[in-house]
Amino acid sequence: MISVDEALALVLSLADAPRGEVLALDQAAGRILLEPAVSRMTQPPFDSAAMDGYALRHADLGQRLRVVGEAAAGHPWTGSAEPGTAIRIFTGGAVPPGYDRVEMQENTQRDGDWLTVTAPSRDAYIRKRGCDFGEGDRIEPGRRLSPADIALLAAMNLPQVTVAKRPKVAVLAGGDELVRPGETPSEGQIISSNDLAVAAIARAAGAEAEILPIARDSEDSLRDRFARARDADLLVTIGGASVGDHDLIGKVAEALGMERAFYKIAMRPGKPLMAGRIGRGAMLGLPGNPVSAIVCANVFMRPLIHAMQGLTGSGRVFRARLAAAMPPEGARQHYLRAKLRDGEDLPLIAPFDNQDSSLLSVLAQADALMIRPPHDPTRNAGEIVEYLPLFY
Ligand SMILES: Nc1nc2c(c(=O)[nH]1)N[C@H]1C(S)=C(S)[C@@H](COP(=O)(O)OP(=O)(O)OC[C@H]3O[C@@H](n4cnc5c(N)ncnc54)[C@H](O)[C@@H]3O)O[C@H]1N2
Ligand code: MOO
Repeated sequence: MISVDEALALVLSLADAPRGEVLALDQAAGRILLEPAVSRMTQPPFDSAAMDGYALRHADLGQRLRVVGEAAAGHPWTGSAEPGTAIRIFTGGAVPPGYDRVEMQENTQRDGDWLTVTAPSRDAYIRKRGCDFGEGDRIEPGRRLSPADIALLAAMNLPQVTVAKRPKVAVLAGGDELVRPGETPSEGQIISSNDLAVAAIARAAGAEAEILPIARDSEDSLRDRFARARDADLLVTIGGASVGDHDLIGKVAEALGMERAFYKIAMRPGKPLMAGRIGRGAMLGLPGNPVSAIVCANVFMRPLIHAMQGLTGSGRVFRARLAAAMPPEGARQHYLRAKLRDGEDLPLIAPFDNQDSSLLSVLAQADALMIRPPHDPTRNAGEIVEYLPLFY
């Protein structure tokens, strides 16, 4: 068995370099920037009024001023700033050279062309040219574009950006016991749930996910499904990974030329995880138990799909304080389904009592996986532990 960290490093090494595509900005939110974006604008492009009011000279404060012009947003005033004058200005208007402050109109009194500043503000209310960003400023690649990034790119006058193509992920559930939601299971059958969850996690990580028809427990059926996944960048299988007589995934994958990076991980749940390359893509073989499949998808598949798009720093862990004491751990790194609540400095984390790896009802209530390293000793309430947030 290898450690989770070793396994994760091997999984990430399966990622091909991301491929790029050029997208219009309004299609790019949520995508991973692949090439630097270089601003074509300075923002603001001119000293700009932050308030509706009057542009004037600091040196003239205390004097009655003559209003000699007007500058609205989009309509600059082109005269020159003579001593003893002011111009009417509106938020976003260009402050003409020579004026060094804008007084908000609430602090002034206007009488025809004449202006008195009744109570000068402390702030000059001028946004200096370039105070936001300058021409040539860069947004570096490797980040997921947020709505704020999209606005920034737009303001930089970049109508399109190069983002990573969405990796194609094929998700394959296998087992004679499985039928689709909505079908009537016969004796001994259950509903296939994992493939839907794994596809949802893959999509949330930026992939285009296809759910393949359920494979039956036969080599022929598996070969057929593997063939359907030929064009995928990543094939994720679920189940059939363990040592039972009907656990055929590894056997078939190897016959098809899979170079296996590893098989067993010191992890709970998720011990029988496979990873390697098959054909032109990567393959991850997740264990069949629903919680095991979904935990492994979060711990391994999600960072892998991110790496395929050039997104770094995925899988970051956070800290919380234990809500109750915990017994010592065994040899495998344990990912416990847990609930977070507010704490004084850090959040408090409380693992559920029943950690069986088949319990979807528990997983659905969990908002974190609390991580306990192999052979972690007894822990007291209040001690700091690490967790991986779930489903964001
Ligand atoms: N003798 C041993 N038995 C088992 C071991 C072991 O080390 N020695 N490991 C156990 C562990 S840990 C796990 S995890 C499971 C993993 O087994 P498989 O990956 O081969 O998964 P299956 O046997 O196919 O299925 C396990 C369980 O999950 C259900 N399942 C499978 N696919 C789906 C799906 N798409 N949707 C919902 N439920 C699914 C399946 O019906 C089984 O109940 O092996 C242990 N055994
Ligand atoms: O490791 Mo299995 O994944 O316990 O359920």
